[in-house]
Amino acid sequence: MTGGLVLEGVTAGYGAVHVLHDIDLAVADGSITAVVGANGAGKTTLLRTITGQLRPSAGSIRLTGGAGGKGGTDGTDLTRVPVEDMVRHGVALVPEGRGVITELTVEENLRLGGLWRKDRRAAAEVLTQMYELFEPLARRRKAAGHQLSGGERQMLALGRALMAAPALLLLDEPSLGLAPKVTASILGMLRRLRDDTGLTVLLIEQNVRSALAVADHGVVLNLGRVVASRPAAELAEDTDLRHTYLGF
Ligand SMILES: Nc1ncnc2c1ncn2[C@@H]1O[C@H](COP(=O)(O)OP(=O)(O)OP(=O)(O)O)[C@@H](O)[C@H]1O
Repeated sequence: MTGGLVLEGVTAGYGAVHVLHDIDLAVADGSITAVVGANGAGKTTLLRTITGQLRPSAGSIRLTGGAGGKGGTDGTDLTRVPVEDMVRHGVALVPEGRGVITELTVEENLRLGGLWRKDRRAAAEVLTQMYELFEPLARRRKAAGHQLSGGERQMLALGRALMAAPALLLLDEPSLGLAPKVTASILGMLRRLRDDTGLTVLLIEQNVRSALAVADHGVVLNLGRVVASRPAAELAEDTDLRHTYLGF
């Protein structure tokens, strides 16, 4: 499971309104990159553009898988890939608000994530792995989505996305509405996944401190432009930049 990402000169928005301006961004294969910025900076728009929900009016978006990357990720041009085909290209999104189907059980939600896989046995193996990774889900496999806590729902959304064995995982605000301890545990899982499987992660977060603590690389967006792109630890220590763009 490998899949870096490169955006070059991406401009996108809604109709005639440009929200993202000439975005250059690289997510290294097997790394965690956090995109941070104030409300309205364009973070969600960026994810929508990468996942094909919005078409950029200029620029390109490419996957840069290493040798042996799955699903033909080597150099795949995502710019024109329709949103429903993203999963086949190894790209999975955990949307803001989690995307769990609340009427279905934990297990049904997870199985949905692996549905497109032709190899049933592989899907069953991944299901077992998900229960090993997310112990609370194993205990609640028969519970309906609406019976879960916020943290369990976020785990389920993450587990469901991972059922597709993505090369690149995109997360929109995984900490939203979660207690700090639960956030830390979810973000810790991303780190473990990166270490154990080489998963590439692009994380959009309001919770800047937590995001930069878990990420390898940090990108600051302001008014739809990249104003900083540096190792996450460096960004976290840059008080001027924090005061100017991140409000703390
Ligand atoms: N569907 C839409 N139609 C028109 N403009 C939109 C739409 N969605 C977002 N915008 C505008 O795009 C800009 C960026 O919004 P976006 O949601 O991408 O920012 P964000 O950084 O994710 O902020 P937040 O954390 O508040 O979601 C904002 O000015 C917003 O008003």
